[in-house]
Formats: sequence, structure tokens, C-alpha cells
Amino acid sequence: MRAFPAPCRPTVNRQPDQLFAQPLDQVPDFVFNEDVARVFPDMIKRSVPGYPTIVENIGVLAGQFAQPGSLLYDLGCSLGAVTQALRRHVQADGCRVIAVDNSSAMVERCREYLHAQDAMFQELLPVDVIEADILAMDWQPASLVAMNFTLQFIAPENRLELLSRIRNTLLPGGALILSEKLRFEDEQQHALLTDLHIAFKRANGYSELEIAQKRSAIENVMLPDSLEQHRERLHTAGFSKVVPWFQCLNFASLVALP
Ligand SMILES: C[S@@+](CC[C@H](N)C(=O)[O-])C[C@H]1O[C@@H](n2cnc3c(N)ncnc32)[C@H](O)[C@@H]1O
Ligand SMILES: O=C(O)C(=O)C[C@]1(C(=O)O)C=C[C@@H](O)C=C1
Repeated sequence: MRAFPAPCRPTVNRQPDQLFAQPLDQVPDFVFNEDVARVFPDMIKRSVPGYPTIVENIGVLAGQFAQPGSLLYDLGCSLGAVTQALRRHVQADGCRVIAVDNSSAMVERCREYLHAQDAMFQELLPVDVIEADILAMDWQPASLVAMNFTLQFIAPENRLELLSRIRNTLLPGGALILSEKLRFEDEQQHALLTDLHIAFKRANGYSELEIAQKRSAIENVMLPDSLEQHRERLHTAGFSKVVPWFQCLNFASLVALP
């Protein structure tokens, strides 16, 4: 792997996630603030089984759907991991990535990571990193929309309208790639995959305290749906075909075609 030339090293350091390591009197609701942004690469890799595979392959899949001269959206881009994968894999001429997040801490660091990528490689797709609420955006026609673990943080009552807007913004032949933590309608299956996910976190060095405090932090702000709910809602939003392309434990990614 090529090293960063010294002047281009991003000022963001790869810090370990210890946000929930000490006992908290009251666990506050999870927010994507500066503390989370600082440790996010470590946190998401140790929390989401298959995350690096999903991110890289979103780039590969996008390469099949991206159309010359079109826009590609990365919604809830955080630090821009998906945007970077789009820039590694999409070859179509004249594409532009619009990366959107409503956390100023994420957006600021995302810009730094993308500048570092710009400094390492030539002829990367241009990117606009926009600080905005994806529920209140003006949409332009796009050939690819990626939402990697973002819909689960949108209030359930707003999810259908957001997906309908995405459907209407997609060009014929385009696609939505949607990754989410899943809930399971079968109680036993839900309990098993939840336990296995906890084992995954333990194996990645999280203590029982960290696992329990993170669970209370996210339980009111991250509300996963089942695969059946996703399918039904995507069809209601006007998607004609919904194809799961990846699942590891209780985390999955789907391709939805307009
Ligand atoms: C789990 S992270 C996404 C991870 C990222 N896509 C990746 O692959 O690394 C969810 C992101 O969605 C953003 N987000 C949540 N609600 C949002 C909204 N209404 N508008 C824009 N961004 C939102 C959060 O700030 C956070 O950065
Ligand atoms: O489900 C969990 O326990 C998680 O930590 C998952 C999850 C996610 O899916 O986005 C939650 C918050 C952080 O963004 C990183 C990972």
C-alpha cells in the first residue's frame, strides 16, 4: 500500500473507540458528534460485521449502475468511506459524487479524508460534501444512491417519503444500495443473531460494559426494520425489484431497482 506523503496526512487520527468504556451514571442518547467522529472508523469496523466488505463492494456495484455524466449520492456519508469506494471503482466519464451528512463534525472530517485521497490519486471523481438533512434536500437526477447504515437513524414515519424521493430521483437503469442492521420477525432468530452480534463485538475487544452502554445509547435513536418491512416499503416507494446482495449476522445490504 502507498504511504501518505507527509504534508497530505489527514489531521484526523485513527483513535480507538473507548467512548463507552467507563461506567456512565446515565447513558445519553447516541449522537454523531465530535467525540463519535474522532473514533468512528474504529467504532464502525468493530461494531458492524462485514463493514469493510460492504463498503468496498458498494463501489464495485456502483460501477455497474453509474451512467456517464450523472450524479452519485452518498447519503449519511459520515467520514466518506463509501464516497472513497465510489471514487476507487466508478469508471464512467463525467460522474460527480454528492456526499451528504447533517453532522458538522462528520462533514468537517469527511472533507479532510477526501483531500487526503485527492492528494494520493489522480483523476478521482469530483465530490461535493454537503452538510444537510437528507429529509430536506433538493434532488437532482442520479444513477446511484447509496445509504450505508443511515436509514435506520431516520424517524420511521419519514422513511417511506425519503425512499419515494430517492426512487423519483433515480434515472432508468440506476440503483439504490441500502445497508441496514436488521430486526427479525422470528423471535428465536432475532435472539440468536443478536447474541452472535454481541459475540462479534466481544471478539473485537469491546467489554460487556461497553456493549451494554452502547446498546442503551442507540436503542431510542436507531430503530432497525426487518427485511420484510424493507422489501414492502421499497415496493410501496415505487422500486420494482429488491435484491439482498450481502448479509453477515444481523447486518445486510440490498440493491433496489427503480
Ligand atoms: C452509521 S452512520 C453512516 C456510515 C457511513 N455511511 C459509512 O459507510 O461509513 C449514519 C450517518 O447518518 C447521518 N445522518 C443521520 N440522520 C441524517 C439526516 N437526517 N440527514 C443527513 N445525515 C444523517 C449521521 O450523522 C451519520 O454520520
Ligand atoms: O448495532 C450496534 O450495536 C451498532 O453499534 C451499530 C452501529 C450502526 O449500525 O451504525 C451503530 C452506531 C454506530 O454508527 C456504529 C455502528
